[in-house]
Amino acid sequence: MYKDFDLANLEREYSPSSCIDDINVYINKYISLSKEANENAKKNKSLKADLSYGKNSDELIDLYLPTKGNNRKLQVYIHGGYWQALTKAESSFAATNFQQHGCYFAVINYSLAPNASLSEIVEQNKRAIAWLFSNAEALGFDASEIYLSGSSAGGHLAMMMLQTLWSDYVENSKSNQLIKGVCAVSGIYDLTPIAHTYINEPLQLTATEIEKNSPLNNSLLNTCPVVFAFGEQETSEFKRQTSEMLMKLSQAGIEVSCNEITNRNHFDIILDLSDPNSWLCHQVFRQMKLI
Ligand SMILES: N[C@@H](CC(=O)c1ccccc1NC=O)C(=O)O
Repeated sequence: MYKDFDLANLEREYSPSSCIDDINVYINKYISLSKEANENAKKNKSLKADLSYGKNSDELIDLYLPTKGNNRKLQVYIHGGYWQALTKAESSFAATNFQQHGCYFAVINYSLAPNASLSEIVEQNKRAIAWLFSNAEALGFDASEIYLSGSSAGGHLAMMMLQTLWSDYVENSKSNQLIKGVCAVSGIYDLTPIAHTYINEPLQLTATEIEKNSPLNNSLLNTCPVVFAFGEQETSEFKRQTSEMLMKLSQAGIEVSCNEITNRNHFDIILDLSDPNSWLCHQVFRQMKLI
């Protein structure tokens, strides 16, 4: 087992739903807000849907185009769901906000466990970012203005992107600083504890996979500023995971900020990206030099 936890406690700590009444309330919000953003974008022709970044039919990106001005900057969102739930269809809730602030907004779709292993999922996301970088000019944004955000498992995947040697994925990367900023919300950065829990059933993580895919174990090759956040209403393990990653990056001299958001849980905290007045959105806009 892990540290002093018994199985029941460890599983509760790694079940974000243990801090709230009904997970469906929040999943339904993801669904309705994402549908609204998607339908609006279709109506005003500001959506390039289902852009394919690979051979697998899951390897798709929805790209939302700026609707008010155009600063040629791109925010990429990687959804959460323990690498086994959710898709791009529930993950475009913040698109309209970014579009209205002159930005491009991309939502990455990737395969889910058990259809794909965690290592394959990480590879897909790397190829998705590389595809966006390589096609920036044709798509309309600046290849040197790519930013990332992610929630939960998406926070983990965003951090994995900073441990990428981009020359393995793109032809013309002059430096490895392909991503210019990251917003990682309620992520898991050490996979060791979840390997003991029910979460690992579809994942079947091996020891090598845990080591390789735990951002806390490996050094960053893409050293951009990182904004961290977690909700007040989250378990102590989720809070500790972020604190440890924050410490590691700050010791490595990386520009970091972190906030525990009052009155937010694991699921509604990320909805703050759709609210231009929230702390989280302010941090991201500041990172993108919009404010
Ligand atoms: N068994 C997990 C479920 C979970 O984390 C989850 C389920 C559906 C969609 C997203 C999820 N998690 C993170 O975004 C829990 O108890 O919270």
